[in-house]
Amino acid sequence: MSPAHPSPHPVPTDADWSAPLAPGPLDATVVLPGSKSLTNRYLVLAALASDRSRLRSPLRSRDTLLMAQALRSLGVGIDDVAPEGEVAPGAVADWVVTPPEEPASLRGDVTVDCGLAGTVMRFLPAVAALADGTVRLDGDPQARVRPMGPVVDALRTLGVTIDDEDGHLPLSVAGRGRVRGGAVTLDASASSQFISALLLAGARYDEGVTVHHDGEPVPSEPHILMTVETLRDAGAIVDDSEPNTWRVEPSEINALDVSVEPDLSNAGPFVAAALVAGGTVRVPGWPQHTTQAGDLLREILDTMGADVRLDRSGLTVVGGDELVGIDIDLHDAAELTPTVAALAALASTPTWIRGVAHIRGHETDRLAALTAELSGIGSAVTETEDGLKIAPAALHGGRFRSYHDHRMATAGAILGLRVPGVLVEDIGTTGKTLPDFVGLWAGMLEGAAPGVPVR
Ligand SMILES: O=C(O)C1=C[C@@H](OP(=O)(O)O)[C@@H](O)[C@H](O)C1
Ligand SMILES: C=C(OP(=O)(O)O)C(=O)O
Repeated sequence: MSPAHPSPHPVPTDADWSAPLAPGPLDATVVLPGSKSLTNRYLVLAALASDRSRLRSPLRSRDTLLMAQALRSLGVGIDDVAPEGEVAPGAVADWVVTPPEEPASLRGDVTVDCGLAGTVMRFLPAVAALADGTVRLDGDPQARVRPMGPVVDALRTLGVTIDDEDGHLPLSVAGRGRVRGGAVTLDASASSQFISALLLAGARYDEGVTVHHDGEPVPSEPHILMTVETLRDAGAIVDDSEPNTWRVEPSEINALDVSVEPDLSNAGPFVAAALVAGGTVRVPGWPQHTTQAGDLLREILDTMGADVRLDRSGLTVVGGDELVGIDIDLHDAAELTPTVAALAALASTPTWIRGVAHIRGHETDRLAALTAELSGIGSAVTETEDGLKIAPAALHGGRFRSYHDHRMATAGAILGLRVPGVLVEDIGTTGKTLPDFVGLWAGMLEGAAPGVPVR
């Protein structure tokens, strides 16, 4: 899809969602579903574990349902079970995950749909290599351009036979029931998920795995730490003491009994809304300690003018008198870029987002998409080699295209809180990681104080 903006005066279509203006300062408590990144790691580890696992409050969204479906087709049992004890508001059924008797008995001769999920397309080939037979992977048209080459080549070095299309989906993994494993060097500067994939499955490889990164700095490092911590929680022995090198010893993976934290990156648009509309947004269950990259939002919102408080009840964000710009390297938390860019377009001082060149390989080329859509509604945005510069400007309504990217769609929702006439194309794309975004957004606005002007 070309990022050039077609018209500043769009005719609404059925596919457009008229982003609601904030009726006044907010007073909302938003219960967010579980983390995509944690849910998909737990699913993979549970599938490779030596016994039955229980995932409490898992995320059920397109990305995690695709992961569950892929694992089911490999012969893993994943069943809904009612949560135990007192049921909290917004609670979902637990997932009980029953692995095959031996990982070597993961079924082959199946086809897996990765959708547009980076976690599925990168993590699954490393798991599929343990299956008994061929596993074919494909996904949405946009998935076919997301980088895969380094993880595919690394798996080959570790003894796996893969037939691929020039480093992209679709590909076929010739599972042989076991993988030799060993040491591999790869360039993971396009995605931390290449490393996470090898580590998550590596404990089940005969020699374990030693992964060495050689190249520009690895992005989204907290996600690698998340991988390491979830592996250690499952009893794996992981050495990450040397920079750019990770070693997972061959071992069994213990069954899990885990509660999935709320998705902090998905909390982004909601807590950002407090800065845009004023008032208060609370997110219960925000963890005190976490490996989620979205935790950086606390610092970002504080710098941009909010009052941010974390205590045992969760996170409380109160909009300040002014929304100001930020100069920030988002290399470690690149998935926050669309949310920060939307806030920046509404800020009274300039913003510079740096260090996120690799998000051109996310769901869409996010730097091009944000530049096109923000400038289409009047923002003074400049695309740089590795980020965006956004200066204050008067914004106007218009169609905000989402490019099948959930975070583009939610960026449009943030802008629409203050800019009349923002039409977000394909709001349903938010279902990639967040079921019922529209309902949650409307619920957040219900508590707003009508008649009090939004700055
Ligand atoms: O491992 C994960 O769960 C993720 C890693 C990151 O990917 P990149 O390293 O490609 O940015 C992040 O942006 C993505 O949303 C989720
Ligand atoms: C980059 C993202 O997703 P994926 O897991 O598909 O890479 C994201 O959610 O912002």
